[in-house]
Amino acid sequence: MTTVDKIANIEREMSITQKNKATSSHLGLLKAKLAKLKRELLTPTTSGGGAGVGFDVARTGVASCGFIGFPSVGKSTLMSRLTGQHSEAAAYEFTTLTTVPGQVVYNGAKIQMLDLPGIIQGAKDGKGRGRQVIAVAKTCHLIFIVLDVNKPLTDKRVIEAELEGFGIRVNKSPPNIKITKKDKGGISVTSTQPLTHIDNDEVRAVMLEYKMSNADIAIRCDATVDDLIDVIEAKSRSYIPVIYALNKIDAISIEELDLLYRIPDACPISSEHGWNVDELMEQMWDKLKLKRIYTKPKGRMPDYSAPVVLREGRNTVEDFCNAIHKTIIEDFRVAVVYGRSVKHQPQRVGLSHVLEDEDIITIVKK
Ligand SMILES: Nc1nc2c(ncn2[C@@H]2O[C@H](COP(=O)(O)OP(=O)(O)OP(=O)(O)O)[C@@H](O)[C@H]2O)c(=O)[nH]1
Ligand SMILES: [K+]
Ligand SMILES: [Mg+2]
Repeated sequence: MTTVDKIANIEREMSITQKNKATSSHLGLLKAKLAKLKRELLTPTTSGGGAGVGFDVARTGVASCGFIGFPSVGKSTLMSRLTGQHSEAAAYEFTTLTTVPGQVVYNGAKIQMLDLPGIIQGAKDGKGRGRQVIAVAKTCHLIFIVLDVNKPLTDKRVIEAELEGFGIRVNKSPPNIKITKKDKGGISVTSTQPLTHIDNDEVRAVMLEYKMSNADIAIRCDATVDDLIDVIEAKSRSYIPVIYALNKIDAISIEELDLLYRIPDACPISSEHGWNVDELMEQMWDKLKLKRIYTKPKGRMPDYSAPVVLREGRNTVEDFCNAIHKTIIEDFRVAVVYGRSVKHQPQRVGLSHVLEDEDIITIVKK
C-alpha cells in the first residue's frame, strides 16, 4: 500500500466513525497516524525532489512573499505591477512555469516577491508541480493567496486546505501547549482553562501513537487534537501570515465589491488597473511586523533615509549589530536607544534588548 492509499484509508475510517465519548480516543489516534503519514509524504526524498528543487531561488531582502493561487487568477500580472519585474502573463493556464523573483522597496525595506506557478486541487498530494510550489511558499514570511473574484469563493477554502495539508498554518500562532518529556511517571495533563475539545484519553492516545508514554503536558488554551499534533509535529509546521488578494474587481459591480470587504484578511484589487494595490502593500507591511531601526552617529542627527530593517523575533540589539557587520559585536560596550522599546528617552541597553519599529540607536564602542 502506498502512503497515499494509507492516508485515504484512514480518512475513510474517520469519515464513517461517529464522534462521541466512546470513539474520541480512537479518533485522536487516527488523527495522529494521519499526521505522521502526511509528514512522510511531504518529506523530500533524494529522488523525488519534494522541497522545491528547481523552484527555489536565492533569497534577497529582509523578507520574502509568495503568490499562491489557481492558474490565471492574475498572480503574474500582480507581480509585474508591484515590482516592475516582468513576469509573463497570459489568458491561458500555467503561463508561469517556475519561480520568478522580483523586489519591492517599501518603507525603506527590501522585500522579495516570488511569483509562482498556479496550483490545482490535490497539489499537496503531488498533483502537478503543486508540491514544489507549496514547498517554496512554506519558506516565505508572508503568502498572498490570489483569488479571481469572478470565480466562486469556495476556491479560498480549497487553497487553504492545500496549504494546511502541507503543514502551513494560515494566520495562526503556535498553540500554547508545552510538552516536557520525562523518564517515568506516565502522562500528566494540566490546563489553565476548561478543555472543551479534548479529554485526557484523547491526549493519551495521541501521545502513545508518538511513543511518548512519559511526559508533562501543560495546556494554556482551549486546545483541539489537531493543536496537540501540531505541537508534537512542530518541526514540520510553519505559521505564516496570509493576505487574500481578491483580484479582477474591475469585472464586478459595486454591490459585489461591498460583500468582498467583509472577508477577513482580504484586499480587493485589480492588478491590471493597479486599483487598491497601495492598500495591499499596507496590509503586507502590517502583517510582516518589520522593525525599522535608524542609526544615529554620536553627536549627529539620525539617518532616516536608510533604516536597518529587522524581522520580528530577530530584533535585538545583537541582531541589529549583526545586520550591519559581524565584527561590531566584538567592540560593543553599550547601546543608547530612543523610541518605543525603552521607558526612558534615551536609555542605555545591552545586546539582548529587544528593539521596536522606528527606534533610534547609537552603538557605543569599547
Ligand atoms: N479583468 C482583469 N483581468 C486580469 C487582471 N489581472 C490579470 N488579468 C488577466 O488574467 C489572465 C491571467 O493573468 P496571469 O497574470 O497570467 O495569471 P497567473 O495567475 O499568473 O496565471 P498562471 O501563471 O497561468 O498560473 C490574463 O489574461 C490577465 O490579463 C485584473 O485585475 N482584471
Ligand atoms: K495565465
Ligand atoms: Mg503566472
